[in-house]
Amino acid sequence: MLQNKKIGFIGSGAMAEALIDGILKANLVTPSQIIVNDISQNRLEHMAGKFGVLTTLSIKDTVKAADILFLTVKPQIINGVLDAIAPLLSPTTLVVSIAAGITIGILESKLIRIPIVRVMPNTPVAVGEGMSVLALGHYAGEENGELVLTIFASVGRAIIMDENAMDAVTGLSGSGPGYVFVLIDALTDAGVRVGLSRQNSLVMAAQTLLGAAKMVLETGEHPARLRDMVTSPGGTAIAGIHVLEQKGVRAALIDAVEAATKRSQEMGKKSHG
Ligand SMILES: NC(=O)C1=CN([C@@H]2O[C@H](COP(=O)(O)OP(=O)(O)OC[C@H]3O[C@@H](n4cnc5c(N)ncnc54)[C@H](OP(=O)(O)O)[C@@H]3O)[C@@H](O)[C@H]2O)C=CC1
Ligand SMILES: O=C(O)[C@@H]1CCC=N1
Repeated sequence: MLQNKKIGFIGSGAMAEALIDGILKANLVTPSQIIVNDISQNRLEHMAGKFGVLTTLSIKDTVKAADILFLTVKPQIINGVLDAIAPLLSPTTLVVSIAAGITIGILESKLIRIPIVRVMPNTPVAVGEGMSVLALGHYAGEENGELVLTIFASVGRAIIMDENAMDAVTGLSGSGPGYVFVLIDALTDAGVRVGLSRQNSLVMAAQTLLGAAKMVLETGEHPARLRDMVTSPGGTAIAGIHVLEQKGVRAALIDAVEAATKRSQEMGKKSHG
């Protein structure tokens, strides 16, 4: 499906790196099918050294070479990038934007009649465990959707949803690895506090999150039922959970997702103005 197709990236920061890492590990394409653009020569040298991909400081060369063009720059500068690429795009180039908050409406107002897929992925695509949600633009056909779904499904789970869900998706799965890394770091500190080595504690914390997540996905059981299986009457787990409830951890997580969702909404409004 992706044979002989060139994939371009405008912006080669954290998310482009994670995505390229994942799609190369999945053997979806070869490094010579990927061309990466950035304003920083240092970043390009890093990407060429790490992955063996083609790199260029020229946005024009990237757009001209790409069959599929990923927009992986910050939302704050996307307007300038859209203005730069609009006159260079061929009508058959498929544009994939992962910019948080940037709606298909904003993208299509600058890239007239271009097939566009908006995606909200997350950084675990780097290790084949991403969660990506796609929304199709008005000029993206079914085959465009299938192609982008194939790319993101090769690096984790990928689903197509209505664009209306995108801010909430950004608040939950797009930003979610950030919350989980904080949890893992905190659990590691906790292990150290009760006398474990930092090294052991980190592995225990991360593996515990991984195992619990896998149980939810593989058993299909409600998380509350799985939690009940851990809590022996009068035992240790319920003593710990009691503290989490007292400290409002559940409400803090709900508030965090809500705050990130609102931020995504604001970023979209600012770019429109
Ligand atoms: N990080 C994440 O977990 C996720 C990010 N996203 C989205 O992905 C996009 C990229 O995020 P992220 O990778 O974290 O951001 P980064 O800042 O790490 O990457 C953006 C890169 O683009 C470069 N850049 C800036 N201006 C230009 C330009 N005019 N042309 C080409 N390159 C340019 C930046 O250089 P410099 O740093 O020198 O400015 C930087 O290297 C954002 O829109 C974000 O919303 C979506 C899902 C998850
Ligand atoms: O923080 C951000 O804006 C990006 C979008 C989702 C995750 N990181």
